[in-house]
Amino acid sequence: MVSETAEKTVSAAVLANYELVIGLEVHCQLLTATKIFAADSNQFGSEPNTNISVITLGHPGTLPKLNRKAVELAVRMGLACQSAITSYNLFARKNYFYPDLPKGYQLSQDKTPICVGGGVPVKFKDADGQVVEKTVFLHHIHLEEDAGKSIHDGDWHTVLDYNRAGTPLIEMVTDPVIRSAEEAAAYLTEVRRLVRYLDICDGNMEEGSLRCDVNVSVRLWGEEEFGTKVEIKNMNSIRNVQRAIESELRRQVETIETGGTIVQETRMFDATTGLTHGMRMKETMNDYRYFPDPDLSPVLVSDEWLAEIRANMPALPKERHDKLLNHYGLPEYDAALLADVKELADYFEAVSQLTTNYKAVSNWIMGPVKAQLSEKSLRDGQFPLSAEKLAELITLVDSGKVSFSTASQRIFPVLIEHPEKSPEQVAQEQNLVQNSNTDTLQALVDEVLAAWPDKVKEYKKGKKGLLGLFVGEVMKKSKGSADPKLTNELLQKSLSSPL
Ligand SMILES: Nc1ncnc2c1ncn2[C@@H]1O[C@H](COP(=O)(O)OP(=O)(O)OP(=O)(O)O)[C@@H](O)[C@H]1O
Ligand SMILES: [Mg+2]
Ligand SMILES: [Mg+2]
Repeated sequence: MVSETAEKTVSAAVLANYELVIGLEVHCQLLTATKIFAADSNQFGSEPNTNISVITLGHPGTLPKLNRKAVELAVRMGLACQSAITSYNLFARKNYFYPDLPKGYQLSQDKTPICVGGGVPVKFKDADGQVVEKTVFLHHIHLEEDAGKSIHDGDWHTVLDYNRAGTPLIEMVTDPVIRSAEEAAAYLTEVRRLVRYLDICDGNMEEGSLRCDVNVSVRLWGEEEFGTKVEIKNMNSIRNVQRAIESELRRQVETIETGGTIVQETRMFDATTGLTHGMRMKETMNDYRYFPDPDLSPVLVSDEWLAEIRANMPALPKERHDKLLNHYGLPEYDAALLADVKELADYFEAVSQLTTNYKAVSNWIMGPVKAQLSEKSLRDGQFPLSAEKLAELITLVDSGKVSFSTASQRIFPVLIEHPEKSPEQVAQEQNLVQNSNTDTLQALVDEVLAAWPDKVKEYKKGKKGLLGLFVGEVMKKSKGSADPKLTNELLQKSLSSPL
């Protein structure tokens, strides 16, 4: 079969004759307390089939009622993407049969998507390693409900969990403007960052709160017509989206080069083999028999409501970045790194309310704090130190009582283990307060030099590298509390007399 051997047979030169054309459909589960048309909890991870009412299960005679919050969250995304917001919204029934869809239809916006147009700015490297900045244009964003979840046991059985049914979703549909796997990855990364900043979705791809369908076609360079697309459904990691696109490029080129034709179909990506395989022929639009839902009245997004949503918009990544740069005076590198993750930027600002040494706050977060964080604890906002403790630690260093290395290597780890202690207390307990008393330190310097007469001679003859040894010895004697700068000065002075 052509598709299974494609990886091995297409040469790089042949591949280079083709251009990729990609459009992405991204589904984001919205962070509402309840479902889109019912009062059932919208909590992820509950026991199977516990968040289900008669409405979610589609019992006859039940009536849906739209959750206002879902509309608000969708509008937030539209405003962030500079889309036009639709004022007159309808919901339609998208009819199909599948066991995880108890009503037999999905409520979705067909003719009146809540957001139209707009785009997402992306930055990525092209094939030559050049950084490209462009806007990925959106066709629209619409609201819909999620289906339940079928779990296949790999044998003969399928079990169903309807908890997910009725979870509010936005589907963001791009125009077919993406031209490489890297660009697709950059787009998804930016969408994930946006939903997290806007607090509308947790962006967690492994748990399926953010999922992506990838539409891919190829055409010869310079050709205007699009090729036939295939759709790869339900991708749950950015890396796999990239792999699927690369594998699909090869398969489609191979098919065309060997005289075959691409059929419009839905395909699945197998993460183990890195290949896609056919699942079913794509239904054409008419198969869904869309019609406006007679149980739901139209939803109007009035100018007042829109103004209210706009007024309550959280800051976007770009605004946070500019604030870090201009208000806090951080270098571009720091600002970009902190603004990349909302939780980091929030933490930075919390600490910076308590100390004005902003660069030190940034250094601490990018260094010791980040090293302690795994992706998960970061998402949960579980920083190893409270903002207050980190600010106290920075103040302690600034006061000259401890050095940065003592603070980061010896106090920070103790504070993580003992959150009840203060940095000052740990410094005192461990005898880490820097000894900057000149007389005491001079006495230690004298002791050290007296103990190493041979080395002192060598130093005086020109082996200046031995200074480090003396510094180290003074440090040892002071149990690490000597001020390194002062120690250096005193040693150099004492060693400056000729032989
Ligand atoms: N020739 C093409 N090559 C690649 N992508 C394409 C091509 N034509 C359209 N697309 C992309 O395919 C996607 C189509 O998504 P859309 O939601 O409109 O339809 P659909 O896939 O039929 O719907 P659904 O999967 O939600 O039932 C868009 O992202 C669009 O940019
Ligand atoms: Mg779609
Ligand atoms: Mg689709």
